[in-house]
Amino acid sequence: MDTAESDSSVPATSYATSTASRPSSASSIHPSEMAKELPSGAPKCSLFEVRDTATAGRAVFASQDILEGTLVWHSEDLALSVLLREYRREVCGQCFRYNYGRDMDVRDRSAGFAFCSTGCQDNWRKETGEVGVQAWTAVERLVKGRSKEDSQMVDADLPRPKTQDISLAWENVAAQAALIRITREGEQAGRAGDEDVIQATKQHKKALQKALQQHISPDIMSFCVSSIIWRHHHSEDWANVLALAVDKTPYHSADDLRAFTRTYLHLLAILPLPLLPLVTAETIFLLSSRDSHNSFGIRSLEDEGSEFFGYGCWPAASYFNHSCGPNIEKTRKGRVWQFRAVKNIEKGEELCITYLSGEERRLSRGQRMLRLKKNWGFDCRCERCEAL
Ligand SMILES: C[S@@+](CC[C@H](N)C(=O)[O-])C[C@H]1O[C@@H](n2cnc3c(N)ncnc32)[C@H](O)[C@@H]1O
Repeated sequence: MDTAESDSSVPATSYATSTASRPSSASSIHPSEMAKELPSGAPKCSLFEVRDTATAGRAVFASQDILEGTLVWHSEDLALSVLLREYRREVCGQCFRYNYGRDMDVRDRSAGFAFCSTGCQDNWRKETGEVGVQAWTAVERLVKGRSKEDSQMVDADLPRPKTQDISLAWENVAAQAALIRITREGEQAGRAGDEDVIQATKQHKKALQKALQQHISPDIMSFCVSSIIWRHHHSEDWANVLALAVDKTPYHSADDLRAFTRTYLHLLAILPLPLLPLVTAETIFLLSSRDSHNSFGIRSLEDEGSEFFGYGCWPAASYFNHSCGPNIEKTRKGRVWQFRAVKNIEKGEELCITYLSGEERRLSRGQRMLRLKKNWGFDCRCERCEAL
């Protein structure tokens, strides 16, 4: 996902070191590395292995010679996805097919998604589950009529909040969050006739009403809702997200951070009760910190991907590092990413994709470096950049 420059007091990305080390071509290995377990959710295949590098975290290396054209990996493990609101009517909510500016045939107005076919709609409902559909319906109800509120993109050149700014912002909403949670739990207890639960007072209800009157950020809400629903259905895979490279300062600006803390309160106020235990400041922060350096853009498949519909995180796909002269091409087929060798690769070589979109690939080295630093937070150490 796009990010701006990071807090200079902390490294842009931090990693849990992971696997056995070995000499490599693109990123050299620290000699003291010991064999370690593969991170949860990392890709496993006889063609390659994931291991640590000295300068670029974990990476994928060929464990045998690979011929040009070989399909080396495909990732179906979509953990969260955001379809930007402005594209919701013309991009299928399930397979991300684009209808070139025209509305999709199948609309689910109450949940706020459109689909290219009833088959895609059925699959979406099945994967989203009843509680998920209720969650999207609650969001749609809140957002309808207010959807222009955050349509402007954030200026990525604003200063990024530092770690202490982030902690303070979340602490500042903790008291209101607690009041809202009590109000919501009171609803549930009232229905069940449970007298042990704290009764919601006027003060509690006022905190909830106040949250609902705040400015809303529909795309940030989609990010949080999509990942909370996914975590609800796939609790066993949460470790796969936690194992990804971490950005400790994932917010683009103070406004962006505020939008997240406000969204937290909105979601506490409106999401179905079974999801509330997952609506925590910690979960939302952890998601942002993993999304930032790992999500891929969901773009149009034509025009070199010039239309940016949104983004998503496929944890296993996030172990491939970037190169400005990649030997692997990643292609999106619906909700799945395919990784194919675009040249013959020798055993021991690093398998790299490009994180740059079509036109960005033709930029000069300096411009590419700047783009990668701004959007992904790293100084590119690929062979092509290091050779100059
Ligand atoms: C999607 S992750 C790739 C896997 C990551 N290395 C890991 O250990 O999880 C992206 C992060 O990997 C690192 N990275 C990827 N390509 C790089 C490159 N060419 N030069 C330096 N760092 C790179 C950066 O820290 C970046 O934010």
